[in-house]
Amino acid sequence: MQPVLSIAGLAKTYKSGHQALSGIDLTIDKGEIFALLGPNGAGKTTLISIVCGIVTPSGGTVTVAGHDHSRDFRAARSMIGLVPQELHTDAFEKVITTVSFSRGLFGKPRDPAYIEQLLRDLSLWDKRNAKIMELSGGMKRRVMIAKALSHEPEILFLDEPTAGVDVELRRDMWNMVRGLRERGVTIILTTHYIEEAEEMADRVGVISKGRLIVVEEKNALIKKLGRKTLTLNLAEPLATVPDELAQWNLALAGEGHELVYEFDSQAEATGVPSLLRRMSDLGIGFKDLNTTQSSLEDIFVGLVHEKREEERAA
Ligand SMILES: Nc1ncnc2c1ncn2[C@@H]1O[C@H](COP(=O)(O)OP(=O)(O)OP(=O)(O)O)[C@@H](O)[C@H]1O
Repeated sequence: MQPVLSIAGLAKTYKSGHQALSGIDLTIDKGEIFALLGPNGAGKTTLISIVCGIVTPSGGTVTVAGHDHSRDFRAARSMIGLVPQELHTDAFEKVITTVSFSRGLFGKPRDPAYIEQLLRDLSLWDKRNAKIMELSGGMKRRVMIAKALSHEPEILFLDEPTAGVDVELRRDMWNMVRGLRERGVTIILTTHYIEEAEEMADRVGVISKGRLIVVEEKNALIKKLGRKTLTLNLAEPLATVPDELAQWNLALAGEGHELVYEFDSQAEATGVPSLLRRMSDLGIGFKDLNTTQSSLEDIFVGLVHEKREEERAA
């Protein structure tokens, strides 16, 4: 598949001397939803800002739908819509005017039918003649999205799209993102809400201290790095884990009522059947059992922590 965005060797050192990005290589395919995860200050906004032409890179290349970003910036930029973290719109302007104006900025001919559909899709049509300052925070955010989509971009960047929005608007945003993808728009979002990446993304990139430490299909990442936890609710509580079960590295929880076993679900031998057999031999019965798979959040926290430990050791 033809990549819609290719980033190679991208680096950014700010004037302050702070190296915000280094050696970023990333290829995004048309129509995918890509989530960029990273702790505060990891470099997510810097990366987006470079691709959108707001920040100048110190090195590397960016190609948008075949257009070299530095040689053919106008063409590259017209393929991109950006919904920034902060809301800044002209308070006195009417919704429909500001959205139509944004389209004009990219040199696109007027298209009232498209603008109407866009405002309808974002539940803004009834408010088209309201001034921005008369809107609620959630509506203002929808206006930012409408502006970003006004010139029919191929790639939409959403920088923390659901920070501080209510549950309903978050659901609406997710539905809107899925709808856009169905129309072939590529979506790149940054988020602190791991559940958002878990629910929405096809692929996930984890950025830590300016480096992309993982880029992986979301499901593969969960499968590859995910661990499972087996919890056995014991028939009789135990005071300690019996020595005979030492090889499974078990933990006791729930005041001795639960025996907890963490295992690698991808391993050839998970150790679960042998554990259950051994318990049966020892006469340790259980009433119930359940397994849970580690979430993207556990994986993310683990990855960032590992990276920090590595750096400390180096
Ligand atoms: N204009 C600037 N001048 C100097 N340093 C900057 C500038 N903008 C950002 N930085 C620094 O670059 C690093 C990356 O910042 P960036 O905003 O890209 O992070 P982020 O991953 O988007 O963080 P957050 O999740 O908090 O939004 C931070 O250490 C930040 O202080």
